[in-house]
Amino acid sequence: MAQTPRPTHPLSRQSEGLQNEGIAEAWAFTAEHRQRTTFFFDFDGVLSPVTDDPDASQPVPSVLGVLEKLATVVQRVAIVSARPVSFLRSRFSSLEGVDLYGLYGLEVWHEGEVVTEPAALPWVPAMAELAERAKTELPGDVLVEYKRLSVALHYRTAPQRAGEVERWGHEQAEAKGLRIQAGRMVVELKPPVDQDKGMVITEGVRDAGCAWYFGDDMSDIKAFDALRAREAVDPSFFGVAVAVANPETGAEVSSAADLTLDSPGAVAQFLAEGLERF
Ligand SMILES: O=P(O)(O)OC[C@H]1O[C@H](O[C@H]2O[C@H](CO)[C@@H](O)[C@H](O)[C@H]2O)[C@H](O)[C@@H](O)[C@@H]1O
Repeated sequence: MAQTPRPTHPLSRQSEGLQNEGIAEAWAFTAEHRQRTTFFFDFDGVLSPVTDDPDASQPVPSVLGVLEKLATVVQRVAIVSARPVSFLRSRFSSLEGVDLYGLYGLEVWHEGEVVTEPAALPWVPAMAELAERAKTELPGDVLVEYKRLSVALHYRTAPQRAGEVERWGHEQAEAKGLRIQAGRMVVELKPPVDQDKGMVITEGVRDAGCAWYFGDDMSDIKAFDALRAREAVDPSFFGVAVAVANPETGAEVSSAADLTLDSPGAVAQFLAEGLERF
């Protein structure tokens, strides 16, 4: 039987008809290579709509069943998030077949426990101290999210604080030797340990024939790049970068992707339609 050729990029072509053709080709390739295909998903803004309170975020209900079904037809489904694994487990505990990477891959859910990158562990006390200081030194309308190995400073409900939060974050990073990750209405401080979503994907696609990554934020561009890098060294590999539209990073993330979907609800719908092709 003839093999489906690797589709060309981007999938979003000039007209709607051509775009649908590109998407159909991508699903056909995926179905044919299902046993060597992984689907990776970011969480916030991709599986879950953005909320003012990060603790209140929930996946769109329709996505749970879709992920569960997807995990039965492809080799692997994984969520790659800046959230801790404990948070992801609280949202996806019903999904047995879905792998979880937290804190940009500093944490992995493996055989029933959270495995933490050893190089990051010595930074736990410094991050706890930083979170406490952020709460006293930054204005009360800046939300401080302590995540054990990182601290996120949110200004979604106080956008006028953006400059102040960015300045404070950069001063702390310089003084303590930390790294900064910019995101949607958030500045995040992380330990100086080499780990990001791009590295998770580079490792995750080493033996794959096909992979999809769905992301909406700046940190997801590195994951898109990892798919491109894999294609560059392996002409038989097909990587699909899907952006989820938003008013904050829209153009930058979308222009790095093959395809842009409108919302987490649209992601669930897109996957449900794709599953019909298996
Ligand atoms: O990698 P992700 O799973 O996408 O995590 C990125 C950040 O997501 C969360 O913040 C974002 O979503 C919040 C809830 O919708 C929203 O209030 C905030 O403005 C967004 O930046 C999370 O709280 C952060 O820790 C993550 O870094």
